[in-house]
Amino acid sequence: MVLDSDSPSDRGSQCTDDRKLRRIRDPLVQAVIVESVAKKTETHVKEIKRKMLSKAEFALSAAVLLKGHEMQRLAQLRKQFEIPYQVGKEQEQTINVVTPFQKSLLLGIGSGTTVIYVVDHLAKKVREHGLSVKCIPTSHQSQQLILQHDLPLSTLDQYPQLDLLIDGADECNEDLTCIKGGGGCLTQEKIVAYNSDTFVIVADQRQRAFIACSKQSQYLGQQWKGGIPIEVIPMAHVPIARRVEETFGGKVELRMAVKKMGPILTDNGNFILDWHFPENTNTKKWEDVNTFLKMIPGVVETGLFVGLAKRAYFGDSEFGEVKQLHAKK
Ligand SMILES: O=C[C@H](O)[C@H](O)[C@H](O)COP(=O)(O)O
Repeated sequence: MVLDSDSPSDRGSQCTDDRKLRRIRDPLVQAVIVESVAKKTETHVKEIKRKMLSKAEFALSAAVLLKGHEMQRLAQLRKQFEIPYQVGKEQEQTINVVTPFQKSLLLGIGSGTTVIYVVDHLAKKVREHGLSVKCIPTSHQSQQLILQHDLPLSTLDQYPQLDLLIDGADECNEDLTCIKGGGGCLTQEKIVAYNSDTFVIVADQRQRAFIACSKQSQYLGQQWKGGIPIEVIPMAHVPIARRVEETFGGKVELRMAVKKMGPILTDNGNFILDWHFPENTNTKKWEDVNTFLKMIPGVVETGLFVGLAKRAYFGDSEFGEVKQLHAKK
């Protein structure tokens, strides 16, 4: 089932964005997006189910003799965790009934783990329906994805204005202001977002153990604890970190590599600072904060995406639904 937020302000913004959003409404493109989110959600559900079942099985089999009611409980648990999985499957079948997309599409391909599902579904649709696309990557990762799926790779040099960018996000509030760059890709992502008629976010609902941890938040920092990534020229990282802490407070950390000594390097050979902003940062003023950060010499780009996304799709593993939100003006 696809839920569509329908508040009056949503309907208003939908009208003003009507022209730009015409392409995204195309059922085939929409199906690619929704299927991708559903698929990732389904993968999460499977993983949770596996963890929960193995916990339950371990706990129950630890008893020397399994009593009848324990066996029953195990059977119940199995059934319970099968349900969201099946709902996800049905939903996928429903949205598979789509009409072919005839026109060509200039498509930005975002980065991250959710986008892997998008490219996978897109490649299938391109083959099934002969969809004509040109794909512009936002990172080394997405370029590899495009090549692996044999999709036509292009550049902003050839197509400086795109129809659509589909990309993930680390967190997204109700205005569709989001934090990106958790995976180290943000500069190319923002360039492509800025030069796309429509930017659509695809996000799953993250789960940590038994606690739901959604990427859809009321305010930034509510769910995502990784801070705001800032890509910087290496020689400037210390003064930039000091300036940010002095101005806004919080803590700035140089992001360190995992399988390399020292800091990580972005696709552009720069460092990343993660700014753990204070909880009282004025959440109404993210645009001003972004502008301030961008004016510090040495800052290449920030992971704050304000006023860029038009729509977001969130997979909800609990109910096996994909929820759709429109940007509010
Ligand atoms: O640096 C990475 C990008 O901004 C990703 O789009 C973002 O981190 C979300 O990634 P994922 O879909 O893996 O949660």
